[in-house]
Amino acid sequence: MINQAPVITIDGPSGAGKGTVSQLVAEKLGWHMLDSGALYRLLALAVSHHGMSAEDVDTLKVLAEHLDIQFEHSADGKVEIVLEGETVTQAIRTEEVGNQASKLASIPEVREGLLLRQQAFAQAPGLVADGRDMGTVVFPDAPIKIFLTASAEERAQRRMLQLQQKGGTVNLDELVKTIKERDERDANRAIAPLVPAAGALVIDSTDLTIEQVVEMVFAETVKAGLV
Ligand SMILES: Nc1ncnc2c1ncn2[C@@H]1O[C@H](COP(=O)(O)OP(=O)(O)O)[C@@H](O)[C@H]1O
Ligand SMILES: Nc1ccn([C@@H]2O[C@H](COP(=O)(O)OP(=O)(O)O)[C@@H](O)[C@H]2O)c(=O)n1
Repeated sequence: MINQAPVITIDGPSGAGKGTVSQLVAEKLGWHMLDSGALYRLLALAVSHHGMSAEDVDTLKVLAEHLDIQFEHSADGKVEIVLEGETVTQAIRTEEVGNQASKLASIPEVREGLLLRQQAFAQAPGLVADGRDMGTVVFPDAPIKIFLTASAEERAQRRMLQLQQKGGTVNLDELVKTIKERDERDANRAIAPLVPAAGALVIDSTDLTIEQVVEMVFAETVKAGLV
């Protein structure tokens, strides 16, 4: 890899706390953050906006390579995500878009199309990268690799609270079912399946607070001499 900025990879299933922990660790270190799932979600939204077929994999790859995305940092520290000129920060977070993203993510051409874009996020002073294959495929040389997980029931419960806070109504049984389906698809796909990278520290956050997980990741960073 051309870029030598240190990378912390945080992979794991949906609702394990990757996004929350990545953001807090990135803030604590003053490093950049990559929410790779957002790229798959953005692609899913673009495919639906353009009425494209998921069968046309060559066109999907071109769209993935050239997707017009901007991450705009506002003064209050929030990040707005703009797709083809339209703010879609909230629109990409629905379960529907997540499911479409998970389906597109099993297409090798889509993963290839997004690979270089993801690697370009590794800029000084460092990057915290959140996803499914950050440690296995995108940043295989990362000095710190974390696999963050939690029971499916706990993850569904967290997702339910998260969706309720946004004013949505959700059925817990339905969420457990879709989370398990998504786990199954992510873990069993032929390309870049969701598995812990070799040497990854596995953290089961079922009975841990967010702060405890952040401290565990931070301790690894100190141990590796990166801070
Ligand atoms: N250890 C934890 N304990 C309790 N809630 C958590 C924990 N980690 C994350 N959460 C909450 O769970 C929800 C899902 O977390 P998120 O970071 O979006 O997961 P992921 O990125 O892995 O899908 C968020 O509302 C977050 O605040
Ligand atoms: N590095 C990544 C990130 C996401 N994805 C896929 O994209 C979907 C959406 O990612 P996400 O991280 O936003 O999903 P949640 O964990 O928030 O449910 C996941 O279900 C994965 O199938 C992937 O395959 N590889």
